[in-house]
Amino acid sequence: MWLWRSSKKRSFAVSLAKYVADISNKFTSERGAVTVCLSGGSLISNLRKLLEPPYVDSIEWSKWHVFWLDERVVPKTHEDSNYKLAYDGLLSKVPVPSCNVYAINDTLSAEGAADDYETRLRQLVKNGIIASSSVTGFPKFDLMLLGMGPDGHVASLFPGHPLVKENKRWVTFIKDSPKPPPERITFTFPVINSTAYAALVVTGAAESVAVHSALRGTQNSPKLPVAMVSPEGELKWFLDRDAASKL
Ligand SMILES: O=C(O)[C@H](O)[C@@H](O)[C@H](O)[C@H](O)COP(=O)(O)O
Repeated sequence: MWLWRSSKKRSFAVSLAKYVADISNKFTSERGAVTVCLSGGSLISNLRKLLEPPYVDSIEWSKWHVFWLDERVVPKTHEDSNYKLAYDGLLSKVPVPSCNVYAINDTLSAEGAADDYETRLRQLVKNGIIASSSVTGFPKFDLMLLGMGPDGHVASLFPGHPLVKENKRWVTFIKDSPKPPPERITFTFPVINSTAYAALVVTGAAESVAVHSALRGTQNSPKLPVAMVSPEGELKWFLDRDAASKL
C-alpha cells in the first residue's frame, strides 16, 4: 500500500494525473487498451489535471475503455448520474470513442441494469477487452479510481449492508442506499479486489475519521468497506491535507 498526502490542492491533482497517465501509458503500450473504472462524487473534479498538458497529450485516449464502479439508477441526463458527471467533466473533453464508454442501460430497473451490466462485462472478458484474474476468475480491470464517503463506503457498498458480503455476482444492485439517490448498481468486492491498480482518492475533512480508521484502526475498530479494498495488484491512497488530518 502506498500513501500520498498533500498540503496543497494543486499538487494533489497533479500527482493523481501523473499516476493515471503512467498507468494508462503502461497498459496502452503493453496491450493496446486500458480499462478504467470511475466513481462518482468528487473524483471527477480531482481528475481535472488530466485535461491539461502534459497529461492530456501523452494519454492515448482512443485506447481507453471506461466503466463505472457504481452508478445511480437515473437517466443519463439526470444531475445525479455518475455518467453525466464524468461526461461533462472529463469524457466530453477528450477523444475517448463513444463505443468505449460503457454507461448503464438507463431504461432498466436497478436489478435489470445490474444484470445487463454484468452480461456486458462478461462479453468484454470473452473478447479480451477486459482481462480476467487467473487467481479469482473475476474480471481484472487495469485501473479503478475509487472515492470514499464520510461513512467509509466505496462504490455503493455501504457499512453494515449485506452487499458488502456478496461474493458471486460481478455487479449487483441496491434499492436502499443511505446516500441518495437510493437505487444504484455497484461492482462487488471480488471484482474490486481483482483489479491490477486501485487508487483511493479522498478529499475533505468529513472523510478524515474513516481514513484514520482504515489506515490506523485497531482490531477493535469497525471494519469499514474502505478497509476491505485489498486488490490483487497495487493500492495507492491519494489524500488531501484535510482527509489526512487525523493520521
Ligand atoms: O455514486 C456515488 O455516490 C459515488 O460513486 C460514491 O461511491 C463516491 O465515490 C463516494 O461517495 C465519495 O464521494 P465524494 O468523493 O463526493 O466524497
